[in-house]
Amino acid sequence: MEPAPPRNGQNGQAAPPPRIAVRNLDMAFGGFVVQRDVSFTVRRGEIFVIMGDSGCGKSTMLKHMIGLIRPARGDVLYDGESFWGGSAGGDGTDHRMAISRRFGVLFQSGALWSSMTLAENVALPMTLYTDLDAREVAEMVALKLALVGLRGFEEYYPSEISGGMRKRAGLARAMALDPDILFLDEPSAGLDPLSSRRLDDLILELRDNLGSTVVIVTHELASIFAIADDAVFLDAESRTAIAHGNPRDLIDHAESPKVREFLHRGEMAATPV
Ligand SMILES: Nc1ncnc2c1ncn2[C@@H]1O[C@H](COP(=O)(O)OP(=O)(O)OP(=O)(O)O)[C@@H](O)[C@H]1O
Repeated sequence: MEPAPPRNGQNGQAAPPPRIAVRNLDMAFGGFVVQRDVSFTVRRGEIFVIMGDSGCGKSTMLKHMIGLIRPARGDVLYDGESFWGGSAGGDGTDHRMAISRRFGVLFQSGALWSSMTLAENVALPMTLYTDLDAREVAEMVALKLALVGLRGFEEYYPSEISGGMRKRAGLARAMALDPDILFLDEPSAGLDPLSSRRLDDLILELRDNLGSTVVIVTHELASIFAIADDAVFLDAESRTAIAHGNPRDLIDHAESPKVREFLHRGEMAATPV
């Protein structure tokens, strides 16, 4: 007999596929294997953190998820649809382009174009990828900058604002095309604790107000506990994922002592010797 499809238990309908499913992913640069056989899922509307020690492959994972690096093995599925394997003809570039149109990305450097004002930076993806006219673009830009608390800074250049403001402007640009998945690589790197907390609050607000799904690479404990609904821990030593769950549960209940230590390290740093 065929197994019954999964049910959500509420109205008897089959549960929808996860927003993102990473399946048996091997990541390698030539013969150098960064991670192998990594699988995890991200539900719609959640904030999902990719965590782990420096060099374990967090940024590389993000690049596989957004289409910049092809997996050595495995796949990433969006709403059940294969990203790397599921193209009808061609090399799949068009298929991946179509899926990735729904992504907004803030890279680690957060690089804004230094010769452009904040408004021009946020406008760029709109002029490249939409049919909006100049007035509509200006309206949308003002809206996006207001959303990240930068109303009135349209004509400023990146060099004229603080690091925290630059990150927020980068976030506004990542949201220019109303993505439904935001990928953020170390968004609070280089920020002081207060700016970092403001950025966390902003990410929570955007998720709550816009319903975006957010995937974040970070090793900042404060951020992890403040915003993560779910997380995966990539281990540099065994080169695979060794924990998957809410960091608030993992801190005391992760099977691996390494994961528990990683999540407890803030307390250890605060303990007098
Ligand atoms: N383009 C590349 N070519 C070869 N090796 C690479 C490349 N990019 C990254 N690596 C290697 O892959 C491993 C994972 O790098 P990655 O930047 O993904 O780690 P990370 O967990 O994001 O680190 P960090 O927290 O320090 O930013 C590292 O050993 C790195 O040197």
